[in-house]
Amino acid sequence: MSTIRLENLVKKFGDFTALKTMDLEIADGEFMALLGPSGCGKSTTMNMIAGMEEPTSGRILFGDRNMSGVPMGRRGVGFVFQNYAIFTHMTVRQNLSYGPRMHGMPKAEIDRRVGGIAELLQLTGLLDRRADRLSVNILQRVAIGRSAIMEPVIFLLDEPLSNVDAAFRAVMRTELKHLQRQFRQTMVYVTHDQLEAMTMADRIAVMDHGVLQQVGTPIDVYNNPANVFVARFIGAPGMNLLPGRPAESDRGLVIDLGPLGATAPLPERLANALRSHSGEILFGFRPEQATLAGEGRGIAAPVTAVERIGARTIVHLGEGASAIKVVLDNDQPAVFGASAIVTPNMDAVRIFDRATGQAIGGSGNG
Ligand SMILES: Nc1ncnc2c1ncn2[C@@H]1O[C@H](COP(=O)(O)OP(=O)(O)OP(=O)(O)O)[C@@H](O)[C@H]1O
Repeated sequence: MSTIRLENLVKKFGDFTALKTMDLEIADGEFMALLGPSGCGKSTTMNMIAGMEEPTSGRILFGDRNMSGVPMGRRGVGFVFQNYAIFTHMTVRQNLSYGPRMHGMPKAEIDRRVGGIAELLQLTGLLDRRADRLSVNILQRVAIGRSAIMEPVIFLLDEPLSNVDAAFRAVMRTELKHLQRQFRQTMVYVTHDQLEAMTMADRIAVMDHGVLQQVGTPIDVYNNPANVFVARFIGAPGMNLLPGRPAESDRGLVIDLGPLGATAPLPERLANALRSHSGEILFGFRPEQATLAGEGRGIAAPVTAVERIGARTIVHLGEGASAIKVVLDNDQPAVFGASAIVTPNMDAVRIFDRATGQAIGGSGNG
């Protein structure tokens, strides 16, 4: 069984706590991304799973085997780092076949595996090229192939695409997903790039400051962020979060956003949760889940900038704590006057406690 279970995992470096009590279960064959900003503890977590670092406390289990004290080489994991580790004086074929040769695999099996992995990673035509003549992109592909060829049941990748160029990264995202589907490995993938996590992972563990913030499917962390950190970190741009206070109106409970005006009535589920909540709140909505109009009723804010990015336009409105971004498809009629009315899709809005940052009203789509 190649499930991975982290139980009360803690890592301290001297007085500094890099990881605070992490509990996480990764299913057999699952692609789990560890996502978060630099320094949040992703690599530290990964290094403990790999056996490169010992936890300060807590346990790591593969299936029901406790990994405490089991050295890296005996854990049966494949590991690919940001900086590719390959032998530059060898050919691609020699690099790929290195692990199988060291394990004394029969030649026919080595040839079969080299052929298969080379095809999967589009290295077939390069097998007899020396590694020192290849680009960084190709070298990272070889490094992934070198690990994958051992067909580890647990495959750990720490920012494997951060040194390759953007176009190649897009290709590799698809290839890595194919690779994982083919071998059905349990894959743990460290990244600070939400696009990588969102496009490849079955589930994402979002981390910040050594604390696991939320675990969920990509669509779940996008739609139902557990807190303000996840709401801002996931999405490009992140969720709009506007300070406000609940107010009863003749149409139901709305959020009074001060100088920006008031929202439309909240869906019943959120309204009920808010009626039993005290304290200040943040009103959240995704930039993609709102429309703009030149006039009407709703949230009114001055347009401060318009950014055209390919097929989309990001309209910036207001400033400071009341800054709003709205993403429009370029074929949507956009009103870029001195001010505009923002109408969020009220079925998709979220409310957070301003003091704790936690979502109010739980998850759900309405
Ligand atoms: N060996 C170490 N000694 C002291 N502090 C460390 C050590 N390794 C990591 N840290 C600290 O622990 C924190 C978490 O580091 P970690 O490398 O896990 O973060 P990360 O999320 O992977 O970020 P990055 O993408 O920048 O590597 C950082 O503040 C880092 O400086």
